[in-house]
Amino acid sequence: MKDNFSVTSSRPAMILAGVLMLLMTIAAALLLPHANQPVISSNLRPVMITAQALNNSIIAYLILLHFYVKRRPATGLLGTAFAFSALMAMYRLLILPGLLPKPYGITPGSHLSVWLWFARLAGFALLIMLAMLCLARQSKRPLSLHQSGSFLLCCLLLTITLIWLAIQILPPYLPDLGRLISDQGDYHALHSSGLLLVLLLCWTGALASVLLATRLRSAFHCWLALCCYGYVLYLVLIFSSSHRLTVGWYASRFFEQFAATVMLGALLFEVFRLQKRLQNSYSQAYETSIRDSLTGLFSRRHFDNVLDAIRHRPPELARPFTVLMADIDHFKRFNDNFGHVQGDNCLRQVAACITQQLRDGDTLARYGGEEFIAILDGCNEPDAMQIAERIRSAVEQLAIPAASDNPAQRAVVTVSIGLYCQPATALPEEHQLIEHADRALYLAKHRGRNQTCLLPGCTVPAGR
Ligand SMILES: Nc1nc2c(ncn2[C@@H]2O[C@H](COP(=O)(O)OP(=O)(O)OP(=O)(O)O)[C@@H](O)[C@H]2O)c(=O)[nH]1
Repeated sequence: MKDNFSVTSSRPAMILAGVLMLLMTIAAALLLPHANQPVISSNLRPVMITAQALNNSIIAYLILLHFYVKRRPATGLLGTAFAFSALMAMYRLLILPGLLPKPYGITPGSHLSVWLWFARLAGFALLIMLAMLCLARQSKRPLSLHQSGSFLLCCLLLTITLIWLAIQILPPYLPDLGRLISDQGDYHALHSSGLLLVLLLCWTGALASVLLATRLRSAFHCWLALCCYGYVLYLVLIFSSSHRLTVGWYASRFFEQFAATVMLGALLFEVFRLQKRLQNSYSQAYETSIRDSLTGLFSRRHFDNVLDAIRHRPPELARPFTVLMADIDHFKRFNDNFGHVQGDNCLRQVAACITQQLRDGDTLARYGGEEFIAILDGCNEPDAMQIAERIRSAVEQLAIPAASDNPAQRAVVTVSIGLYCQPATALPEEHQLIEHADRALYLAKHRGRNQTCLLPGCTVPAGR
């Protein structure tokens, strides 16, 4: 019973929705005694229906976009419910008196006007119930791309059929509903007709279905339940107001708009959360792509990028830098004696040790195998020698036991280091920089290992 909104934690939303629900109930209870008091104001009906049409269209659009991404049938049906409500509201807007030339405009309280109002609300609630039924029964696997296209087409056909039935087919067969609201906007006959009760049952059913199917597991479901509750209050207030343009009548419209606004807010919040998750995933993927999985150091690709950036910085920012290459001595022997798992541990320890000896602005990467490379930016020859010696001696002091040719001698893991210091000017090609450092490393190995060598040939043997 998972749909695409379930990833959002529901707890804070549940608390906020609960508080809002309480406030809504208190507001409705405070309004009820004044529900029949007339309000002297112009008729805001066109504005309200416009807001209804726009709000519900945007909600339907956002939910259907969600369906397009996650392909969950319940989401598709929920989007259909809001699309149906929006389209019905748009139709009502079109046929408001005065907007289109007679005889198209329908007067408030006429047979068609009452019927369209009823059909929109009942159809909307029933479609939400259908969506919740689908949510309770849908499989964990999302629809395939092809299936989701067909499903969306079915939803579209369902919406068109319902609207066509409501607008064209059913009205002539229905008893005259125009008598339920008098020309003066008296609602007494409507109250006793049972229509309001049917709507109240539909929306209580919609609310119950949301609660049962979702158990308010996600924030979005909390807001959907609150939206249904807003419609229930809307109907309660209509029940309590005896005339159009009374406090109850206006308050009921407010609750209807509020319900839609809550949904809109919830969906926009979902978009924000998705964007945040996308950003986090991107950051994670980027971090993984530039890191070596064994040591956590930067990858060689990232090192190349940093070196490239240093080589191409503007002349006014140019300064000397050093390329440092460090290689664990006799690592093959270490692996052969202690095994690859111990070898990996050794690599991790040496990597961490070298990192500790470097400054924040330096870039250290695993160049491959048991070889490390670093750029010491702004570092001249004396500083580079000092840092390299610090690294060499720190690794030695880790005292990781190493295999030795002479069993009587206690050997520890050591590193050889090659340095190439580049002045701020006359930058060679990138591969040449690395080749120079590699040559220095080769010299360090050749001269007995566990030492630092700086091109063009200055060597600091171990212990100095
Ligand atoms: N455990 C482990 N071993 C690795 C890894 N990558 C490379 N190696 C091993 O590192 C060893 C490198 O050996 P060589 O290139 O011969 O160098 P060396 O034995 O260190 O000798 P010198 O560099 O000349 O001191 C090989 O045995 C590789 O299998 C790794 O990720 N984990």
